[in-house]
Amino acid sequence: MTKQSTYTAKLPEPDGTYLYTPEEDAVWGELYRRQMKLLADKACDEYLEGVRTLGLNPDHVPQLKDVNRRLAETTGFGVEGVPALIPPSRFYELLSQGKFPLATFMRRREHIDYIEEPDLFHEVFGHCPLLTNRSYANFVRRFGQKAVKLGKDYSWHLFRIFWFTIEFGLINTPKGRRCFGAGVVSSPSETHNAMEPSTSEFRPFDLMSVLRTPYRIDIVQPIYYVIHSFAQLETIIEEDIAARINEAKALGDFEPTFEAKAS
Ligand SMILES: C[C@H](O)[C@H](O)[C@H]1CNc2nc(N)[nH]c(=O)c2N1
Ligand SMILES: N[C@@H](Cc1ccccc1)C(=O)O
Ligand SMILES: [Fe+2]
Repeated sequence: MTKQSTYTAKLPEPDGTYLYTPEEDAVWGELYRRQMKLLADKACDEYLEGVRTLGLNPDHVPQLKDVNRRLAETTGFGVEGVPALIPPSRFYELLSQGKFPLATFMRRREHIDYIEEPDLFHEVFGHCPLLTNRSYANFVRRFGQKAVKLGKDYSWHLFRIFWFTIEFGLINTPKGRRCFGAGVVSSPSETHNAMEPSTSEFRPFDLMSVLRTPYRIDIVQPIYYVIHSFAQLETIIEEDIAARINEAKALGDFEPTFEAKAS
C-alpha cells in the first residue's frame, strides 16, 4: 500500500479463497451496478463483452480462482493475488509471464467514487474484462517482457506507456470516443471526468508524447490519450522502445498540467 494507506492486506485462506465481509460484498455490488449503468454508453464494446465473458455479477466480490478459470478459457492470461502496490520489477516480471497482479483488498464505502491506490474492484472490474481480449492481453505480456529486458533505467518511462493505455486509455469507435482504461472504468469520478471535454484534454495516442507526459496516480487525470484500435496497441509495443525512451529523455518532459503533490 502507499505510505498513507489506511488499508491492510487481504490474505488468502489456506485453500486459496479470500474471505470478504458482507459490507465488502455490498460495496462491490453497489459499485458494480452503478458502473454498469454508467458505462453502457461510455465503455467500448470489447470491455462490456469482457464483463459478460468473465461472468462478473453484483452479488458478491468475485474469487480470484474463478476469474483465473474464465481467463484460462479465453486468452490464457492468469491473475495473481498481491497485497497492494508491488515493486516495478516484480510487477513487470509477472506481466511478462502472462500473470496480472491483483491487489486483493476491497475499498471502503468512503472511497467508493475514487481511491488513490488500486484495490480489488479496480483490478477485477477494471482490468480483467479486457484480459479476455487477445490484443490487450498480448500487449500486456509483451510490455512486461520488454520492461524486464530494459531494466530499471527505463522503468518510469515504460510505466507512462502502461498508464496512458491500460490504466487511463480511451478509444475511438464508430459509436464515438469510449473508455477502456481500467482506472477510468473502476471509478465513477474518473468515468465522468474522462467524458468531460470542459475539464479534460484528449490527445491522439502518440508514443513520443506519451513518453514525455508526467502523471499523478492520486488525482483524476487532466489528460487522456486516445487509441483507434486494440490492434494499435500491439504495433506500439513492437517499436524500438529503448530508442524511443532515450529520445524522450533527450527531449525532456512536458510541463506538468497539475499541481505538485503536497507532501
Ligand atoms: C512504476 C511502477 O511500475 C508502477 O507504479 C507499478 C508498481 N506496482 C504496482 N503494483 C500493482 N499491484 N499494481 C500496479 O499497477 C503497479 N504499478
Ligand atoms: N483511482 C482508481 C484506482 C487506481 C488507483 C491508482 C492507479 C490506478 C487506479 C479507482 O478509484 O478505481
Ligand atoms: Fe490498474
